[in-house]
Amino acid sequence: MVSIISRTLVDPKSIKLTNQRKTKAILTKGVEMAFRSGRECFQVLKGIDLDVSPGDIQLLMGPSGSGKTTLLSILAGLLTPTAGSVYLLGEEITKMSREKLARFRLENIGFIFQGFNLFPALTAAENVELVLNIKGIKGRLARNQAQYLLEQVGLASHTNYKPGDLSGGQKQRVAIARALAGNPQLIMADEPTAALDSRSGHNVIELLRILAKEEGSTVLIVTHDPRIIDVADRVAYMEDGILRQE
Ligand SMILES: Nc1ncnc2c1ncn2[C@@H]1O[C@H](COP(=O)(O)OP(=O)(O)OP(=O)(O)O)[C@@H](O)[C@H]1O
Repeated sequence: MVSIISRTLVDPKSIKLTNQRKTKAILTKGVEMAFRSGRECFQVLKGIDLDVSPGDIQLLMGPSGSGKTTLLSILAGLLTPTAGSVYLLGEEITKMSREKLARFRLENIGFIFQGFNLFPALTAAENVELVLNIKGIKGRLARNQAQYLLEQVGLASHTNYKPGDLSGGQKQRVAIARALAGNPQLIMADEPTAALDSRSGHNVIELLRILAKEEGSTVLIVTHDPRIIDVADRVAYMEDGILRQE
């Protein structure tokens, strides 16, 4: 009797959320972000609901200042939203401790940021190896994997170059090789083609497509680049902190 009553009391919304959590690579519910500046409070994200299926390429587009990078930073666990929940691969990152979140990010997310964030004193290969080392892959295995990843992005002949000796496009490709180190299930990229000439941009787009469609990674890209729309499964538009999913 008790079990029948408790079953009938289960909220259908919570059943739907549990099912979505299991099947979506990225899921957000009512995400809000407000920044305070002196006495003023800017509501940058106004209740974002987004869901991305595994293996999909999801674009996030919209005008400058609309909140795309802020949302990406929240999805990547780098910013904590002022309200709402974020689930990645079925786990609620907005409830994780700092340590657990750091480990989760390391194991599951590859980031491609604007500005590359490469270590200037290390070669291209060492930049990639460093990430592999942090993920527990060391020695010859790390060296071989770094070499392989740099070959994949077309930089086989530049593995010993330092970032200062590489072009913008080549640096971006090192950043991508590094983001792919250790085969993360989620790849999050902020304007991955912005600094690239048309050919390098095309190569980067093709690489992201292969990762999603052949390796099964889920790829979330913030972009203004209309060429990426051709490879996207879904496009979401942000305007004034409100998201519209096509
Ligand atoms: N740390 C912060 N403190 C205060 N305001 C912020 C902060 N970060 C972002 N903002 C504000 O939030 C708004 C959205 O910024 P965001 O960088 O997310 O936009 P965006 O859509 O990515 O823009 P762009 O396409 O130019 O990169 C902007 O008005 C920005 O000034």
